[in-house]
Amino acid sequence: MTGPLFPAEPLFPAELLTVPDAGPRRIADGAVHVPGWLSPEQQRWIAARFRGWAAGPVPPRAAVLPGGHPMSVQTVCLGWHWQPYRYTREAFDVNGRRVLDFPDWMVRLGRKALAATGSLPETAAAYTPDTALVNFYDDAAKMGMHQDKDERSAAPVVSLSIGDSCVFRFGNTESRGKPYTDLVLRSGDLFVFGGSSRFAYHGVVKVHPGTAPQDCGLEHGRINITMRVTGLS
Ligand SMILES: O=C(O)CCC(=O)C(=O)O
Ligand SMILES: [Fe+2]
Repeated sequence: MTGPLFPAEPLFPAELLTVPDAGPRRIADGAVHVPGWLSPEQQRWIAARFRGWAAGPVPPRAAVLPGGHPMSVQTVCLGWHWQPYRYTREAFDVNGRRVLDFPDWMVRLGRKALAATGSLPETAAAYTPDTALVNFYDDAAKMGMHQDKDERSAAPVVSLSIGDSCVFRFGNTESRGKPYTDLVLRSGDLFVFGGSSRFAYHGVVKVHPGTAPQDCGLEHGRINITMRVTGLS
């Protein structure tokens, strides 16, 4: 016999749980991952804002794709309401009400995010996102490979994650297929894609239930915020 019969195995592999004290990681040209960018306090604060957004005027809903299938994530929007595949001020596919204004603090956070991924200071300072799609993933939710292309602007997309870890797939601009990179997005992580990666296909392959850190403000599930510039007026 080698070793104990019932070794005390950790419930989850460490890579899903630990926030590596790493700086920005380049994933592709224009695509940068910054693990653990938001502090636990910032994560809790944003998770509390999420509960406020979910209270309305437009509640989170599973958007219905043109084929008739609802998405598995629940989405609430800020600034502009997104439905497949356009932006409007009012949520015609939910309750017809106007979505909440895009918060000033999120513009400031978006600028800090660009600065953290190595944008030129003047580029970061000029970044003015005007919409955010805030997705809630339950244990089974995922998101197929897609491009974020309903915006009339090539400004970068800033993505923030809170709660459970997920496998995020970041691909290429040509097709949903290879080449792509699979990476773990954990609570507090920042991911920015702009430049020649702005219209790259990407998706969420799976969520790892139960991996949310205790101090992130979300007991279960995953929140992802993507800030964008619509280019609409
Ligand atoms: O949840 C994520 O990390 C990505 C979300 C996304 O791609 C989107 O909302 O368009
Ligand atoms: Fe996307």
